[in-house]
Amino acid sequence: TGSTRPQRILRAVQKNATRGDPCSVVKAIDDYCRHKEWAMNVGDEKGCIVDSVVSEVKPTAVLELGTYCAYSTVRIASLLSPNAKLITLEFNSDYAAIAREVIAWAGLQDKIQLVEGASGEWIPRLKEEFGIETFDLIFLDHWKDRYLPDTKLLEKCGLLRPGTVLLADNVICPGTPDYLDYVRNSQQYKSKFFKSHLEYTQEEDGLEKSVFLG
Ligand SMILES: O=C(NC/C=C/[C@H]1O[C@@H](n2cnc(C(F)(F)F)c2)[C@H](O)[C@@H]1O)c1cc([N+](=O)[O-])cc(O)c1O
Ligand SMILES: [Mg+2]
Repeated sequence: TGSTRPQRILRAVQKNATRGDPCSVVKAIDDYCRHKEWAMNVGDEKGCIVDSVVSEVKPTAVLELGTYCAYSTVRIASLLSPNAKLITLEFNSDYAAIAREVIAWAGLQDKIQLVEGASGEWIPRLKEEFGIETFDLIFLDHWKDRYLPDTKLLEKCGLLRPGTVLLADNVICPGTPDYLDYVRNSQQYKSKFFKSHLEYTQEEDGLEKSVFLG
């Protein structure tokens, strides 16, 4: 019974990153996944676009759907202001356990709340359980067929406000056609595509930034 890819990613972080230094955690994961073993982190090229959107929005309440090994969780949280909080949802308990270790290594436990479970179960509970009114920024990077239903659920639960930014990974590869069609044609969103490449490859991919208009 060998190790899993997330376990190997955590080992690379513990070996090559400095405790309490989020940038070194992000770099350790990128170096490992570029040179040793591909993994579905948003990566550095798309990550710089994520950074620019976070810096522009200056969110105090962030929701991430799809933690995996917490690469984007750490990358985003490292840019947040002292009182800002990030809630990240992860369905797979093995991935969640690794993500908690990566978040701890980065020293960001106080900024990040990792919630284990399904979006359909948790999105309706976020207001009550975490005292959230609305989110300023939502990063979608979970199962691609869940982007659209979860966006509609977020709307229904009143978790979006005029100006909330939805930033979606992989709108080209693997692709999220129904979600793209929705945010690009709905009067309730102003949408913009950021062309990039699939993490650690030269394949086409990109992020879609959609502002909820209310
Ligand atoms: O499939 C991809 N990502 C799927 C990512 C899925 C991750 O999101 C979690 N999740 C599921 N539901 C929830 C929530 F939040 F609902 F609870 C969270 C899953 O357990 C998994 O860790 C992917 C694939 C490629 N690729 O090139 O194949 C590249 C990428 O960047 C990708 O993100
Ligand atoms: Mg992705």
